[in-house]
Amino acid sequence: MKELRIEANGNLGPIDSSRIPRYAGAATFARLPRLDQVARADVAVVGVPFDTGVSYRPGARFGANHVRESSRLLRPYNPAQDLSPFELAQVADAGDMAVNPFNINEAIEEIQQNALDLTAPDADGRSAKLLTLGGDHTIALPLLRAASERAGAPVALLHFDAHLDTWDTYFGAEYTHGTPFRRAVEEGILDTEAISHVGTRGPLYGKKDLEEDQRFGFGIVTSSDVFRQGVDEVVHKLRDRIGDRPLYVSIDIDVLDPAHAPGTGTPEAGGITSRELLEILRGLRGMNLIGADVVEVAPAYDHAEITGVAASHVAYDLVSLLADGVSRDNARMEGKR
Ligand SMILES: N=C(N)NCCCC(=O)O
Ligand SMILES: [Zn+2]
Ligand SMILES: [Zn+2]
Repeated sequence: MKELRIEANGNLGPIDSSRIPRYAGAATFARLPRLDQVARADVAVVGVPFDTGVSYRPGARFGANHVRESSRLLRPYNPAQDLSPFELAQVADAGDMAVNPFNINEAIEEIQQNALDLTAPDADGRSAKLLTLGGDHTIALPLLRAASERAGAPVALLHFDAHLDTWDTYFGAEYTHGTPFRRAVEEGILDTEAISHVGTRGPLYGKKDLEEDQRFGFGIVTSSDVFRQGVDEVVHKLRDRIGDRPLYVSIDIDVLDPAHAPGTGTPEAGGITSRELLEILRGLRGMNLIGADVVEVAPAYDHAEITGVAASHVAYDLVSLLADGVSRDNARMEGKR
């Protein structure tokens, strides 16, 4: 059937839900065009159906498609950021990476290579910014490798999660969803002056977990800190610490309270609300965001798309930040001409 899409500024946007009901047709993120339907993308949304790194409930391999299905109701104008992301930039859904479910090391190589391919600079030196939908948190490591390679330097990291994910090994395995950020620090791909966890909570294996995490350079804004200090104070501190460094944002959906995101593999009580998470993200406007992921959505434990809708809105605000960055980059390039 013919697709009736919204078009603006030469950018091909979502299917027009006033002409084709939003529940019709195959799902792409926000009903956006597929990457193969556009000449090039400024922002690419890509899925990684991989959950071989989990320590508890499996199922995040189905996360990206669940978020796509739950994103049909997103509308083109974002009032909270006062911008229309799909007008500011060409945003496209790049589909899913094909990754080996039986070999974690190989999967990690594949994810890194796919992320590099999707962000390869064109003849004008412009490269797409990537928003990845997981997948379990293992995938953040190869995504960070690719992001720091493209940035040409170690990157700042804002990590939203109930968990530290800086543990060493599980059952002797180095590459799991509980270990990506320790590996990233060891590999020297993070700017350890500017790395923070947000939303951390819940029981740990021992106090040593926190001591080691601090030694790696991480700052922690706990879930309780968000509650006690409030969003504005938290945003102020994060902006202060990160400044204009190239910034990668990794969002484990279990940062939300299980009431806001039941569909995840390692839920912990006492999490932040979806409103708080969205408000913190909106507070990052104007920072040098180079890439982001939303991981750990496990639809088998979801109800009524609670988690899927939360994740799709989080992804929408991330796309808005990335598209805003594209328009600032373009304005800067115009200025140079
Ligand atoms: N990255 C996520 N979601 N969870 C890590 C949990 C590690 C553990 O089982 O202790
Ligand atoms: Zn987590
Ligand atoms: Zn995590």
